[in-house]
Amino acid sequence: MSKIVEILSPEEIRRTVNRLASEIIERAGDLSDLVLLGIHTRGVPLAQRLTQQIEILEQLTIAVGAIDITFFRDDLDKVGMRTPAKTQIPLDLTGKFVVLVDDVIYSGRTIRAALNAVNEYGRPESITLAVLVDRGHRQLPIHPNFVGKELPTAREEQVKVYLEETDGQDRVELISP
Ligand SMILES: O=P(O)(O)OC[C@H]1O[C@H](OP(=O)(O)OP(=O)(O)O)[C@H](O)[C@@H]1O
Ligand SMILES: O=c1cc[nH]c(=O)[nH]1
Repeated sequence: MSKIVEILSPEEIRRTVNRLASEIIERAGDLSDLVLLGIHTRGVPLAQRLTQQIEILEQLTIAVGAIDITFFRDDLDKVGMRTPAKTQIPLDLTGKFVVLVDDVIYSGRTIRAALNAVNEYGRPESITLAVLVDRGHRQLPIHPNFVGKELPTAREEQVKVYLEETDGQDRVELISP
């Protein structure tokens, strides 16, 4: 039977998102050029939460969008085609400070695909990466700039993120076989 351990509680997720929002503000250039792009599935609500918190702290409207990386995966043949969710990029990204947002980073292949997807919407001034959980085991030279939780894991383990918007609850768990 597999073992399940809670890694982040709802309160810890709330505090982590707030901290990440503050870090993004601290390191952003001009906040009026900031664009947060959430990666489907759970990166999208996370990007919206971060945006909301940045807007509360800075009293500014921040652009937020969503990316579906399905067509940009390098392993489409292995994972099979999913119905692509709609990519929503609110503006030309040329000259913008783009922050990609995802729930988990593992191999880094999702982010590689997201970089290719973003490329079709202009040439940003910079692209950084915010993740809720970095579980290690990268297969590409990709490193997040903003990390909610560094979580050393074994390859055979799984990190599962639940969010209210997609799953009806906030929780991060580590599942060991
Ligand atoms: O660094 P990687 O090895 O690419 O893994 C990380 C990705 O895996 C999960 O997405 P998944 O493909 O399971 O889709 P989902 O977000 O729709 O659940 C997670 O949400 C990340 O996007
Ligand atoms: O454990 C993992 C690996 C990739 N993506 C996840 O969401 N969890």
